[in-house]
Formats: sequence, structure tokens, C-alpha cells
Amino acid sequence: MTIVLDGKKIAEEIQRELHEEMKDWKKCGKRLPKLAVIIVGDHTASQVYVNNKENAAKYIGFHSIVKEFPKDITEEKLLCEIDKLNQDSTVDGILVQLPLPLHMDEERVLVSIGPEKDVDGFHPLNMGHLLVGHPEKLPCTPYGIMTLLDRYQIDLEGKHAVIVGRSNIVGKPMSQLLLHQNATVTVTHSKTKNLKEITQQADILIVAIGQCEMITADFVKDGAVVVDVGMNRNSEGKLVGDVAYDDVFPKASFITPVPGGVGPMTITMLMEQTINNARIGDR
Ligand SMILES: Nc1nc(=O)c2c([nH]1)NC[C@@H]1CN(c3ccc(C(=O)N[C@@H](CCC(=O)O)C(=O)O)cc3)C=[N+]21
Repeated sequence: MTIVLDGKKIAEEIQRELHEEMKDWKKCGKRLPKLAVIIVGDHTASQVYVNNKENAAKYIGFHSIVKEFPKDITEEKLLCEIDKLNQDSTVDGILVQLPLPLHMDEERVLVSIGPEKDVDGFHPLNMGHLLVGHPEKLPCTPYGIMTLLDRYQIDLEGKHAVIVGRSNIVGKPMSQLLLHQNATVTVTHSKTKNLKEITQQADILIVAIGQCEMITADFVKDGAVVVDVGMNRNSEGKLVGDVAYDDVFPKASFITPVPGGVGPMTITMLMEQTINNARIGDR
């Protein structure tokens, strides 16, 4: 029997808890958290993400501001805007929506975010904390996946976790979090030879490659836990993952759907880290 890892449901549960906490903050007059989201250029593709974030913040009951800039804004101007937010003591979290326009140096922009306000966990300092095993801020998608696995009491110790994709945003940080839980981790990528032979060994298979329904049943071991980070539009405009869900479903012990799996968890972890910053900072 296959169990669906219901990210939407777990995300709602956590958001309800956070909502209750914010009610208490309001009651005792504590300053409410504030998240600042920066968007540069056309963001129609990530509109869903932006809307979901706004809605979550509204529901939980804290402040969220969105700053939109044209795609031809200079890097200097953008850095200046980030610096204003760094210095604004009412702002607890800053997120710069990726990808940035090609003329910008993404790393330079990410480094300019104050590490203590980096709710995405993309700052090299926070990546470093994660690498040495004392994470301060976690990238929201890997954090969301770990929370989801934990809520379904999926034991990771000694399991072979195979990650498909090595991005800084998902694959690399995911590998570290799984290692910390004593999984044996293999990271595969576009140059990996015999990908299928490796994914077939996975007890836990995490897929984050951005290829529409690439992982079919023949890539998956019987009883594997399958986590799909992909979010692609197919030819009919429907949102589909990197995993061919219907094909893989009967083989998996647990599987995340798209939508309603990893996505809502990512949003919720962003909310949690913003609140956590306000909690510890009281800046
Ligand atoms: N600095 C930065 N941090 C990010 O975390 C980041 C980013 N930039 N740029 C864009 C991507 C994309 N991303 C999504 C997260 C959740 C959903 C989400 O909530 N998905 C719903 C979609 C629901 C629907 O479309 O119907 C779901 O999967 O159920 C979507 C997309 C975060 N990203």
C-alpha cells in the first residue's frame, strides 16, 4: 500500500500552530514578524509562489511586503535596496526571488543579505553553518522535506538516500540534512552515468531536476520513499513534477504529489524561519 505524503495537510497543520502563536503575540503586544520579498523583472512564472507566500503570511497573521523592481534595475540599486532592509529593524526576513536577470551577479546579491535575515538559507555563511553540522538558517525546500519525512515518522538512519540534482537550493543542502540523520547519501546530476542503476538502489529518492515526469517506475526500487521537488508545466499547462506520479505510485511506499507535496512545505518553512528570527532577534 502506498501512502501519500500530504504536504498540503501538514503545511496547514503547522500554519495553524503558527497562527495560534501569532494570536498570543498580538495579545501581549509583541511586535509582529515581517518578511520582505524582492522580485526583479517579470515574475509570471513564479506568480503562484508569490501569491502563496502572501496568503500564508496573511493567514498566519504577520506582515509581508513585496518589493518589485524592473528587470533592468542596476545591481548597485538593488544592493542599496537590500541594505535598507538589512538596516530596518522591523524586517525579520529578506527573500530575493530567484532566478535574477542574467546581467546580475546572483552570488553577490545573495551575499549582501544580512545572514541573520536570510530566511532562504542561501547566504554562503549559512550554507557553511549547515556544512559543518550546526545549521542556523535552512534552505526552505530541504527543510520542508525533512519536516514532512519526520511527520510521517520515516526513519532515515542507515538508509540509502539518492538525490537527483545538485543545486545550491535543493540538492546540496538536502544531502547535508540527510547525512545529519545518518542516511547514506548519493548525489547524482546531469553528468551521472547509469543514473537508473543508482536510483534503483534508493530507499529514499529525492528528485529535483526540473524535467517533466522524467523519473518513471523503472528508476524506482519497490518500497522506496519518493519525494518530488519538480514543478513543471506540461504541454496542457498542467503543473507536474519530475516524477511520473501514476507510473511510480504503485511501487513506492510513500510518495509526494505535485501539487500539494513539497511546495506548500517550502512556503511554511519560510514562514517558520521568519517567525523564528523575530523570536530570537527581537531586533
Ligand atoms: N529565493 C527563492 N526562494 C525560493 O524558495 C524560490 C525562489 N526564490 N524562486 C522560485 C522557487 C519556486 N518556489 C516555490 C515554492 C512553493 C510553491 C508552491 O506552493 N507550490 C504549490 C503550487 C500550487 C498550484 O500551482 O496550484 C504546490 O506545489 O502545491 C511553488 C514554488 C520557491 N522558489
